[in-house]
Amino acid sequence: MVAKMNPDLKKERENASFDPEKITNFLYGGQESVKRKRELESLALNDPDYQHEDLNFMSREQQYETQLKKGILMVTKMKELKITSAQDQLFYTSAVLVSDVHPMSVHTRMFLPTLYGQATEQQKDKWLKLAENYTIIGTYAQTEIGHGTFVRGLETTATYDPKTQEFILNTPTLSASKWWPGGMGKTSNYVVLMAQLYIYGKSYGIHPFMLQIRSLEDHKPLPGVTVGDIGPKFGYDVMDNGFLSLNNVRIPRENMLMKYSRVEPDGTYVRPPSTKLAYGTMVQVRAGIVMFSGMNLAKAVTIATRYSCVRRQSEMKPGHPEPQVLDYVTQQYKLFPYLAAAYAFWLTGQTMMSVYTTSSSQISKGDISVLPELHALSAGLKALSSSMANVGMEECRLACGGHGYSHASGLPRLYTNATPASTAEGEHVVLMLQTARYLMKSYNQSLQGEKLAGSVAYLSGVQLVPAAGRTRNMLDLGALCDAFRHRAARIVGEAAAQLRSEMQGGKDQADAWNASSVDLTKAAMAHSQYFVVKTFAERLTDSRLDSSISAVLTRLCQLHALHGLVTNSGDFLEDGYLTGSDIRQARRHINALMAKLRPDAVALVDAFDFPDGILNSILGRYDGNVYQHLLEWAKASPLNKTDVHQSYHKYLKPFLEANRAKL
Ligand SMILES: CCCCCCCCCCCCCCCCCC(=O)SCCNC(=O)CCNC(=O)[C@H](O)C(C)(C)COP(=O)(O)OP(=O)(O)OC[C@H]1O[C@@H](n2cnc3c(N)ncnc32)[C@H](O)[C@@H]1OP(=O)(O)O
Ligand SMILES: Cc1cc2nc3c(=O)[nH]c(=O)nc-3n(C[C@H](O)[C@H](O)[C@H](O)COP(=O)(O)OP(=O)(O)OC[C@H]3O[C@@H](n4cnc5c(N)ncnc54)[C@H](O)[C@@H]3O)c2cc1C
Repeated sequence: MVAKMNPDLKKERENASFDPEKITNFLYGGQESVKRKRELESLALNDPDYQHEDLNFMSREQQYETQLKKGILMVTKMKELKITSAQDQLFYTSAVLVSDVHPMSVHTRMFLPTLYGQATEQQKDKWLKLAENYTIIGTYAQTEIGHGTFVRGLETTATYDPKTQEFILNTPTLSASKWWPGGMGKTSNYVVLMAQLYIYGKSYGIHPFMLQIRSLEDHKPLPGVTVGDIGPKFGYDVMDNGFLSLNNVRIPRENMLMKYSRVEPDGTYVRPPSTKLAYGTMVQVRAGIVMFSGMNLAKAVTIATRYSCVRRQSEMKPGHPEPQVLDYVTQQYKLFPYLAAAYAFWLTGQTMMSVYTTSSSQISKGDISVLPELHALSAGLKALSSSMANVGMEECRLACGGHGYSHASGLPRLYTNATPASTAEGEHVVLMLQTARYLMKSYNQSLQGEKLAGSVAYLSGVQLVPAAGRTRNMLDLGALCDAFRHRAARIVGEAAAQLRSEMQGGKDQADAWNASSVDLTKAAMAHSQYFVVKTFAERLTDSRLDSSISAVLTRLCQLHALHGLVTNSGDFLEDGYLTGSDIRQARRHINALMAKLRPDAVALVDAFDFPDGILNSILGRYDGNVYQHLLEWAKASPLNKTDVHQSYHKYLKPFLEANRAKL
């Protein structure tokens, strides 16, 4: 029997100004792609082999086991079903895994990409097939208990022994123990080990090495290897993040991944074109995190928006029926800016991935000139998108009131699994400072008359003329992009001036950098925000965009820009570029835009096209039948298996009886 749709949600859908399918096609790159996505999703969601008890009702060990089984089934079935393209795999795996990962995820996301990116053809012949086949399962072992951010400071050593043509691997101190790699605790039998290369006592910096850590016969740690799980975390329960220490473990010379740098049998070191090529896998994942953050935010906003149309609370007018909570303008102000941000990061994520693809093909042809721009852009956007998603997902949870706190909402699990994206693959501030470093360099080049290209082109010959008194239409996307560009250029210029003045005041470069670092991160943030606003606006100029959806997408883009402008209003006012009256106008526009977006809110989240199985949220159900399913879900809790829990007999009964006896 098909369940009836909640009448409020039904009405929302009937009243929308556009057909959400058109936006779905825009977001996923066309009708064919959407069709394929739905086929793959339904294949996964209807497969009885993937059904299991709710992970929220399981212990961590059970969760690990369940997701491992599921991950193994998933990779086996993808092979059988010939699901091979990256896009198809993403559609299928998203439906199998929902908002979780599986213990071999780092194998797919980092171990394999490191082999593709860092191994020679000969090494690929040796390992790729084994890794693609899951004959060997690997992870990316870089972070140590004492150092994660400071990659150059890692302590694990790979010392070349020319006599045997082997590397001797050691974690010489407690702080050198590898710590965090996903899937290392219990699952992997191989790692890519990032270690300091030593030849004849001389250090050559961080390099990747293939290391077998467990027996392929009985999975026991190999001699010299101590390995295990690091214990429960804030989330990511299904993942066995691990520790690893090494004591004089020998590997053959051929196990150093030598696409870019080499050690010859006699110990001669051949330098790479850039030492930063060894960081390539991190750059790839950072680029992917922009889209990942947009999607997670989209999921959270879908849940909170649908629920806000089903939920009725309080009286807006005395004696009137309780309104849908989404009719409260404060609720719209909680959700709509993140709805707009989800679209912004979704589209920017696509642009970031295409920049990544183009740049990496140039790099593989030997042109490394694109590396600095790629690194700076992916670092800043990764940091901005993940932090925005964190704040947005939490706001969505709060917007769902008490039910948002229940695992039934899907929001706690979504949040705790997605929030590492702010820390892992480079901590937020650290990455912003990397972008700032590129901005300072580019800005100084522009002062010397050099013409800049790419994301920093706007720093060339920028005219920081205060434009107060000018009448502006604060809804004009061109004017909004100009405002963000001006703000970014000004803050970059001021951070550069601050840095200079610290140095002129007697500080050396490092101290001056540290003293200016709050302004520098602000510059990187302003630069990244400008890039997102500009990208969103540019995507709307696509001539293939149907006019019925370009109106509503333009409203979202305006809201995204205006909300960023109002929440950072000081930045725009500080040099008089905008006036108090502009900001007041912006605030009024936000209210008007929210009122216009209100009837389209459900259609806008429907357009993300997350089936219920992927949202995994009772509050976000497509049919809106929330209360009935909340009750059913609660009844399934293991604590409700019996009316009287065994602990009553063990603890509560004697306690009550003892108290009664004292009366
Ligand atoms: C495909 C789809 C994917 C989908 C993705 C979905 C993902 C889901 C994610 C969910 C989250 C869960 C995570 C699970 C996996 C986590 C794995 C990890 O964390 S693994 C562990 C992750 N760990 C981390 O992320 C560690 C973070 N730390 C680091 O990356 C580095 O230590 C550093 C970058 C901070 C500094 O590096 P250092 O060597 O000290 O460099 P200096 O500062 O001295 O600067 C010198 C020069 O180098 C330049 N440059 C630097 N980097 C690059 C680059 N990559 N390139 C080019 N250039 C670069 C720099 O600009 C400067 O240039 P210049 O000014 O001289 O011209
Ligand atoms: C869920 C999860 C999965 C992970 N998976 C893996 C994996 O598979 N493989 C792997 O190798 N690693 C993995 N990591 C480790 C991760 O990459 C690191 O934790 C991350 O890079 C941050 O480094 P850190 O822990 O050393 O933080 P720290 O650098 O110690 O950060 C602590 C504080 O110091 C500040 N700080 C540090 N350096 C600077 C600086 N230069 N300037 C200003 N402030 C600074 C930071 O801003 C932060 O506030 C994972 C981590 C998590 C949480």
